[in-house]
Amino acid sequence: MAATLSLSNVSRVFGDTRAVDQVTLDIAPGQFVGVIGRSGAGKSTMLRLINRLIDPSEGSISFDGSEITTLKGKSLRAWRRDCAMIFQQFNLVDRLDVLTNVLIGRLAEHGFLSSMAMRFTDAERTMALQALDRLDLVPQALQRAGTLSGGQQQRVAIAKALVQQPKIMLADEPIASLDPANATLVMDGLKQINTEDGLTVLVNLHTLDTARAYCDRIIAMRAGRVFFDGTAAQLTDDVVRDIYGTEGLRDFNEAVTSTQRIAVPA
Ligand SMILES: Nc1ncnc2c1ncn2[C@@H]1O[C@H](COP(=O)(O)OP(=O)(O)OP(=O)(O)O)[C@@H](O)[C@H]1O
Repeated sequence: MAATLSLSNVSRVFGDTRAVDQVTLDIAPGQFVGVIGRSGAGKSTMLRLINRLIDPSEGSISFDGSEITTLKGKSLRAWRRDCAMIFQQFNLVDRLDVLTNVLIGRLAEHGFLSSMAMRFTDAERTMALQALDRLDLVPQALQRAGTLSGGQQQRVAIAKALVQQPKIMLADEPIASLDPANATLVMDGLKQINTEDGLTVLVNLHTLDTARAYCDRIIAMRAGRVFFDGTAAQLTDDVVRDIYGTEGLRDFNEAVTSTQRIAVPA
């Protein structure tokens, strides 16, 4: 199917650890997919394999029918542009203003010299302002990124990812360092882009309530494997107990408590 992301028997081994173990998945265009699981379950490794920050030990990853795992040079750079990644720690340049940070998302389109000079066209500036507008950040456009709140910085990171004009958006624990109110704004931003642009979103989450509230599909990983793959309604308490284990359930309950506050109006 067009623009489907497919993983087939993908594994990644680090020493004795099978961080991702024989994962097979098809992600249809436009899905909003949450990946949950205990710490160390393999969630980050799976996202990093998809955008080729790391290479698989075995298996195949394809997008729109093209193999991703063998891409090199220019075609690998093109894939990284098509497959934007949001990180927990925002990855912005604190001393640069918000607009410039967003424009950095365009650099993959530039040659070496224009990248070094950070020269951008008027059309790119307009595109960056439109992306900031979608995330309600135009008033902050000329402010230094380092002076913004964590939630605002993460929304700048989403705007920066948007100007890459990606085909798929990966987010690795994008709300893990945010308070509940900011976490809601960031998740709302991702959901809006998913709904309006039909962009596929794959997001690692620590908090089950967030996954239930936002995701069409929830994938739970355990010890590198896909342990559950279904809708929020199919994710019963028994499955949750199996995903997190008795010990993990304690951390998980704390996470639920903190996200429950998201739903409470201020
Ligand atoms: N670069 C690496 N070198 C060695 N081991 C690694 C490396 N990256 C991940 N691992 C191991 O692989 C396993 C899966 O890690 P991963 O970070 O993918 O889990 P996770 O589910 O994202 O956890 P968390 O929620 O804590 O981020 C862990 O046992 C981890 O220690």
